[in-house]
Amino acid sequence: MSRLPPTSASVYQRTLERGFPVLRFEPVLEVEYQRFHSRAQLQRVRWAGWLGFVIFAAFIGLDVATLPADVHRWTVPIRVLLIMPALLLAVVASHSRGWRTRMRLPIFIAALSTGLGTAAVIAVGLQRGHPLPYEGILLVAMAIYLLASPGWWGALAINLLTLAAVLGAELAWQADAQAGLYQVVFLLAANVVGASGGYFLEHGARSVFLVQRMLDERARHDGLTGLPNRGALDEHLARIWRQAVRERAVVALAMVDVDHFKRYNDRYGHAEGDAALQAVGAAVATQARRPLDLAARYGGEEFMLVWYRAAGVDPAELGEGVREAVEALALPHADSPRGHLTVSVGVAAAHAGPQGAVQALMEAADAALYAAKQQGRDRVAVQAAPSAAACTVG
Ligand SMILES: Nc1nc2c(ncn2[C@@H]2O[C@H](COP(=O)(O)OP(=O)(O)OP(=O)(O)O)[C@@H](O)[C@H]2O)c(=O)[nH]1
Repeated sequence: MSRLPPTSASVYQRTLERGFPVLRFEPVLEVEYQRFHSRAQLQRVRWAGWLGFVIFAAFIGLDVATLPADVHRWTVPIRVLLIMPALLLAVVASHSRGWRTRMRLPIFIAALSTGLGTAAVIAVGLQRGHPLPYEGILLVAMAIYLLASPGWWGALAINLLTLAAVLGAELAWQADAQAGLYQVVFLLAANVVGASGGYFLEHGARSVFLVQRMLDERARHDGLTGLPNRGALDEHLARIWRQAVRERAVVALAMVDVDHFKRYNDRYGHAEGDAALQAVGAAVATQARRPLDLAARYGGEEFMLVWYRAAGVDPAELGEGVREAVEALALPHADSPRGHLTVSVGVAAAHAGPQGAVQALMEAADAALYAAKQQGRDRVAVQAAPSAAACTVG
């Protein structure tokens, strides 16, 4: 989890403010949205797939019962061999782990087969001199825009293709020109209505995604320093601890506390104190370099660092890196014996052991910090964690 620059907006907020009239985000965000959206619409896809399946199955009975044999000889196979398998495919994909986050393709195939299949049914009726009611194709257009929705652009492309196919069939085989004209105009109007509704639906879904991610991000970061907060730290620790137990890895923790910070606030004011905490937070964050390392604001003027796989590294050296990074800021502190802002650092490291040991590691880091304060501040102290007997650190 990375640090959020405290003054600049996140990618979610920027996208929301900039707007997205063409219903596309920048590539990385688009992939994230597609995954989120695929998962979020699983129920809808299943419902739409089964609903379509049942409706088309019912139409098979209707075709056989009401249409001449030379028409239903063609319409039934179109429904059974093209449309219904594609709908089933989407339902099956929605139950598969691998496809759950990539539902766009199966939905697109199902919607395309349904749209073009229905246009083919209309074409067969026209060609055989037995025009079928056109309400069916209007229903399909609406369902593709509003219920199945393979993305707004996908729905638009499929429906325009379907419209072109229907138009071609009307031009080729429609005996009643007026009826043909009405059919095409109705289908066109259905497309305008469906595309408008679909556009606003997708715009809304994308906005909800951005707002949700933005709130989630804010809930997990500290507003002043932009660092992950205590809750995010606890989650991260629990996650990497499980991984460290599996990999028998070493985890090191550092508790970092700004020295004489009350005096700093008293002398320079709270606003300057805030700015100093931002600078210290940024300096502490430079010491979390690997993907599973984390720097967090623990609370007040306390920070915490987590290093994953710290085996073979001297914990004192890790702590010293933090202390020096803050010292290098050279923030004047007239009421500190050193004359500049300093930190005390308590470090503890251990092989990841059974659950609960992470708590012991935190307590050890806290005890080390207490020792560093007691010994005069502006220093690093190391404490052995209770489970660290077999630890090869150092
Ligand atoms: N400006 C500012 N001050 C804060 C913030 N959070 C905590 N503080 C201040 O940090 C100070 C911490 O004071 P103490 O716990 O007495 O610690 P200290 O003065 O640093 O003394 P030692 O830790 O013993 O060196 C308090 O005055 C808090 O008001 C913050 O977000 N902004």
